[in-house]
Amino acid sequence: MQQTAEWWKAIVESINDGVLAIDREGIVQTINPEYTRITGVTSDIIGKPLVSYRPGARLPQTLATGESQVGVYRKTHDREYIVDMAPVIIEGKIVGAVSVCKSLNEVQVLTQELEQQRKRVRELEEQMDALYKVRYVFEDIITKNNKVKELISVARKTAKTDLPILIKGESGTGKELFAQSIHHSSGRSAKPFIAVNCSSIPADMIENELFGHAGGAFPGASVNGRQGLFEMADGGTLFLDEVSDLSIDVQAKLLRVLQEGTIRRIGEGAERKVDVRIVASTHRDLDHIITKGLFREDFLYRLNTIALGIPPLRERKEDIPFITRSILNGKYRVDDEVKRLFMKYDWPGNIRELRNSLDYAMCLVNEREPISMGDLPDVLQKQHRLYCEEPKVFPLHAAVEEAEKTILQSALQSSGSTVEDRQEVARSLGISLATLYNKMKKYNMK
Ligand SMILES: Nc1ncnc2c1ncn2[C@@H]1O[C@H](COP(=O)(O)OP(=O)(O)OP(=O)(O)O)[C@@H](O)[C@H]1O
Repeated sequence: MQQTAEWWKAIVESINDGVLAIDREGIVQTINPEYTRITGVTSDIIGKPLVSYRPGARLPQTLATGESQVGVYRKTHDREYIVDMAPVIIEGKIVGAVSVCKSLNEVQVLTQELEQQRKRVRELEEQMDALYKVRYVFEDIITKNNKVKELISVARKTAKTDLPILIKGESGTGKELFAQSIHHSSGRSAKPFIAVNCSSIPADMIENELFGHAGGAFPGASVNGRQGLFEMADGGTLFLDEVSDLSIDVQAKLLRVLQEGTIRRIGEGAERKVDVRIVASTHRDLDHIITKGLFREDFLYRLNTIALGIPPLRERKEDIPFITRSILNGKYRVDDEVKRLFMKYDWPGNIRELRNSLDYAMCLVNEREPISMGDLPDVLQKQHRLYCEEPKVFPLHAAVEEAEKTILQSALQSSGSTVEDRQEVARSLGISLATLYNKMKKYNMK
């Protein structure tokens, strides 16, 4: 028996939570060092009535009622902790009560960890949802333009194959719309479609994102290792948006995946087989960046097996009324002046800009009224003043500025953002780099 009492004492002293127990008279029988650490109460209390030492204690209540109390918040001086209290019952009789406490700091740390894990689970759930959610199909691509119709026909046929596809076109022309439609009408539609924006993932993280890592591969790596997007997209399609922003190293690794059909997680020796169809997109002229040594020619050849070049909206203005009607969805209409402006404007942001402008206008306009010039974003209203109004006495400098702005926008749109890219733009515009930067600042361009 003596040995058993010592045994239990040793256990109570070694556990990580604070423990205090009273007998049926409310006399403190034991406390452990953790209890002292958390509450500041020392072992002097042993043998004394708990209430005389700690008048606010709630443990005697549990002793009297036999009811447990869970998660009770306590604060004495500057110490905060959470207490669970339970009766000690032997052969059906209450013979005492025990309180087990945890410092609030620890509880907070654990709660924060739990919250972080919950957040991660929510994110993963959202990602999983997004994986299978392909919003667009070919029927969503609205066009009356023969070139785009021809592209849709080629894309429909090639969707059935596993060949890589490269979709070229300015920002907002519908490259992702095509990529999703291709996935949807391929034999892979029941499997994931994963879109990766190569320009938004930092260069030192992209490999990890694409290929995953082995357990403990680098500081901060997960212990059990992590799948990359290739493995997550297995059986489906990986859409590499803005592929030209990948480093030469990563391009070499992707070329290997295209050739061998295998990937290697960071820090892992073995190759893993993956069955993923690659669809890539770019708004840049890849031949041009090959000459600058920023894109691998062999990778381009491989990607380029099927190339779809989507024309900008300004080259297929016949689509504007139809796309407009579809966006307005029968609830709104545009007046004649707006219609004329839409046909004259160059739409540097293409269909995305058209969609955003109409979304903006729909927020402002009364449903029964047609959308008029005053409902449009400023940039369009300015264009209207330039194009549509009779230039009776028109300030020439304003016209020059607008023209300059449009030309700059279009030149910057099809280039990258490095200093070399900017030098290239400056050269093609016949101005110095400093002048280019000054003008970008003046017009608030990035
Ligand atoms: N032919 C079309 N008919 C209807 N909507 C279109 C069409 N083309 C594009 N859109 C719409 O325009 C917007 C931009 O399309 P998307 O994101 O596919 O362009 P993107 O070329 O991939 O752009 P970015 O290069 O900036 O990623 C989307 O809202 C899309 O639904």
